[in-house]
Amino acid sequence: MTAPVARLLDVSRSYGATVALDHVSLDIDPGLVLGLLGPNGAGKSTLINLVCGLRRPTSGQVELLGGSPQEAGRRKGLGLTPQQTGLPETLRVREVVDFVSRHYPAPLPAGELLERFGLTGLERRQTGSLSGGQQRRLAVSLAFLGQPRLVLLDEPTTGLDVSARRSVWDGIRTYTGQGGTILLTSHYMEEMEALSERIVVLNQGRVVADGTPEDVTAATSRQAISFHATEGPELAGVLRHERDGDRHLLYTEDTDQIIRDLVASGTAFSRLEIHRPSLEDAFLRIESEPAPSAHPAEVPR
Ligand SMILES: Nc1ncnc2c1ncn2[C@@H]1O[C@H](COP(=O)(O)OP(=O)(O)OP(=O)(O)O)[C@@H](O)[C@H]1O
Repeated sequence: MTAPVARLLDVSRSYGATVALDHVSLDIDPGLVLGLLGPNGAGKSTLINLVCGLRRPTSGQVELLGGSPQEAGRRKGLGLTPQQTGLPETLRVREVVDFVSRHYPAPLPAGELLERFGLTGLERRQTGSLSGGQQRRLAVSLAFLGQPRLVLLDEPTTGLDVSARRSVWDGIRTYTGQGGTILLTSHYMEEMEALSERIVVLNQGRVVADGTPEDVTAATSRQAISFHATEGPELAGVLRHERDGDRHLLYTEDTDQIIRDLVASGTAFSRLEIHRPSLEDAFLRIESEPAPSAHPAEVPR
């Protein structure tokens, strides 16, 4: 079995009286994008700061590439893009890339890096003259320059338009396709679903769900059907029945069975729709729930 690139073993981190992470254990396995999801203040940035060694845990243990994140040698295997972009405004794009390259023993060729992130042709532009989206893409690309084993991306595509976002996604996929690992936070659910093979949901410092995007969605949200009828039938397997005029919304574990039963009941219905929950539904549900228990329900992976 391949060793995880990073691990948290029963990690807690407090800031004064605020418990930002509460007994979190997590293995980050190589070669995939792990999406870290959770409402504001859930502890995502704290977790990232622990993995990259910027903070130490209050209790428990954090490992990066088999050792302590505080060791400079381990951090050489790490790429990082924080939430804020800061580039020297008067340097040209190529100068910035060359400058950062010199910090690594085996950097990617500049041309290849810029191509991966859709920045070809901007080499001679001063970074201060780039658009906000181009600056952000350059900052994100630099996290990949040293060919790291793990890249931490905190909200990498905030403020990017659709095509710029797709360029970043392409760069990320090229990297993971070659065996790289990414720990990603994003408030864009579409991005989380598109990129992450595994999603870990934090709420109030605790892991409340862990699995594929489909698993997390299915475990936290209900499917439903809706239809119009003057009278709604009594059907087995309905978890909740909401009615608005002649529109009925039936929540269930099994939409196929409910539809068969609805037809069999002889109800004169129209405009039947099936509602599949999205990751966004799951997120809203988790966000609205009260404080999670110390031992989260297992979500199959
Ligand atoms: N340096 C700090 N000093 C005091 N409290 C902090 C500090 N950093 C984080 N916290 C608190 O710890 C908790 C977790 O914060 P954290 O930034 O890790 O959450 P987050 O999930 O990244 O949130 P966001 O989505 O808003 O970035 C919050 O209650 C926050 O106010």
